[in-house]
Amino acid sequence: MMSELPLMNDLPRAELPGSQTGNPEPLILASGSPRRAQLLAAAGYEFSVQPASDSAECGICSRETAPEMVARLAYRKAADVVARIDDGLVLAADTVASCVGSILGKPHDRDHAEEMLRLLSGREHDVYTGVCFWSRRDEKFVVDVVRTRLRMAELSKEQLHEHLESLQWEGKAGAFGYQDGNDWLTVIGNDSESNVVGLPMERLAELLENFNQNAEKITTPTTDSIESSDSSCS
Ligand SMILES: Cc1cn([C@H]2C[C@H](O)[C@@H](COP(=O)(O)OP(=O)(O)OP(=O)(O)O)O2)c(=O)[nH]c1=O
Repeated sequence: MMSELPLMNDLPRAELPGSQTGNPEPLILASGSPRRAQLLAAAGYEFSVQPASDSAECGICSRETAPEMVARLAYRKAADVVARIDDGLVLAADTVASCVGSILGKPHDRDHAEEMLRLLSGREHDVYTGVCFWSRRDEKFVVDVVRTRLRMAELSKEQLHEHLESLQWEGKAGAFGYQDGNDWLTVIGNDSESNVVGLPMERLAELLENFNQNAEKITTPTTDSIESSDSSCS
């Protein structure tokens, strides 16, 4: 269970912008990911949940890198929810794994999960999470991307079979859940563990603390502001 993992302890929390004047915007998590809600709640944030529509998460662009992609999708998910609310600080995120040039999102089915795990097995790889905070009240947003480097031990036939049978790969980028406590998966160095699970909690606190200084004003209120320049994007 995720709540038993060390990554759920001592998660940093920052005050929301506007707290100093007693008038913070309500925090809205633009995500249907139970992991993201668990992380935010464990850190002590109060928030409501309004997942972005599926159409916000569209398109893999052939020349887009993993960090570019997660930044674009986090922005699109935030924009999708912002369009439906009158007030609120929206938080959206997108997570992918990246290994030897391949970007790994959520597997479509068991075969796809197996393909991803065979690629990752015995290799170091990166998990990128893009995050976007968007203030509806101020029409300002900030986007950032955090990378965590991991190593997956070489999986035996039995380990691969057991993991696929467990269905723990479902809905998880790269077909694994770091929070599921598999001893064949380790974070390298001091990189963020919560980032792997869907939210870089340390960076979120920094982004909130500096939101007023760093956030950019929305000039064109569309989902296109952080689109890739690649014309093959869908
Ligand atoms: C790598 C990894 C990913 N994940 C999850 C986090 C995300 O839920 C998911 C990546 O998919 P995302 O598209 O980032 O998120 P989502 O579709 O689950 O939710 P939403 O778009 O509504 O925010 O993979 C884990 O839970 N553990 C892991 O170790």
